[in-house]
Amino acid sequence: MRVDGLLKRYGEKVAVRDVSFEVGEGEVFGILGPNGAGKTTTVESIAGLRVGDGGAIRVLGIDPWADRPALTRVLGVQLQESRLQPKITVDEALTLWSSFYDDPVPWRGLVDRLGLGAQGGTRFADLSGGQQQRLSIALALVGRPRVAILDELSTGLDPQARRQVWEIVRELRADGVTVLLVTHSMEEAQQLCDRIAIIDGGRIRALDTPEGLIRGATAATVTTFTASAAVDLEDLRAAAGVSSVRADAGRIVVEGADGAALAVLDRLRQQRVTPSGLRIVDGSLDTAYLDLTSTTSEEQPA
Ligand SMILES: Nc1ncnc2c1ncn2[C@@H]1O[C@H](COP(=O)(O)OP(=O)(O)OP(=O)(O)O)[C@@H](O)[C@H]1O
Repeated sequence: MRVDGLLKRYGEKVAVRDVSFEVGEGEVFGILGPNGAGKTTTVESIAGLRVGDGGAIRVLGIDPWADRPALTRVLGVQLQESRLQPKITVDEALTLWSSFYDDPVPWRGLVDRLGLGAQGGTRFADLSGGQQQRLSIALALVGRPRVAILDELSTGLDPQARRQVWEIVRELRADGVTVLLVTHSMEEAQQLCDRIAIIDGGRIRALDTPEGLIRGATAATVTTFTASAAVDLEDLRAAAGVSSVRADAGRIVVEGADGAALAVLDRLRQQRVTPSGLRIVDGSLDTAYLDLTSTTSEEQPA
């Protein structure tokens, strides 16, 4: 799948500009970003549900804006807040969806795995929010898609259902299905995605593996300790690679690049302060994400 210079406007507002990326077959590609960043616009353009004002998209060689019928044969889409006809039951919806495809999956197994086995006769309107979500995932996958777009896959799911859908995504990848995953969950992104694009203000701010994003963040490591005596925090802030220093519940917390911890220990030695309960841990995707989005989220495209 290839997205080249995607541009999408809603009236005067530019929702997405100059978004380009490529996703390999069998890759799980995550799209992260704050509310209103342009994630849904991007994936709905890929699904052919919105037509861009510029750029080009190809999904397995198909142009989604020109040939949606060809695309729907290979694409499965689970959209944010999908709505079905209120009276359709779970079984009816799956039977109907299956009839659209040449080689659908035997959907009973899928429904059981998603914990909807007992809801076969329940109408869409009578399902809980999480059950509706599970059904929309089942419908996205029933056609044995080669590309799956999952927008907020696990929003509203209980922890068990969440693990179950993660397992299903891993199996899709193992079967060579390309997965585009929009999520607000850093844990989900870290667990599932081979690569992640962080979108903010309609542009891609970073694109890398989860590990690469963490390594590149200003808070790649977090060092915490209790000090034996008063610490000159300004002096620590000046140490090489340090991005922030704060006192938190009696402990000093230092965030910084890879080498920051050593530089801080050196400064402490010079200050004749002994750190106790010293912990140096890797930064998380959360810190990398906040790093990449906090300074730009106020910025509006000109
Ligand atoms: N149909 C529309 N008409 C007008 N503006 C729209 C429309 N759809 C989206 N927008 C605007 O485009 C921008 C991008 O919206 P989009 O839904 O793509 O964001 P998102 O990243 O998916 O956000 P969220 O995390 O809240 O789902 C927002 O400013 C939104 O208000």
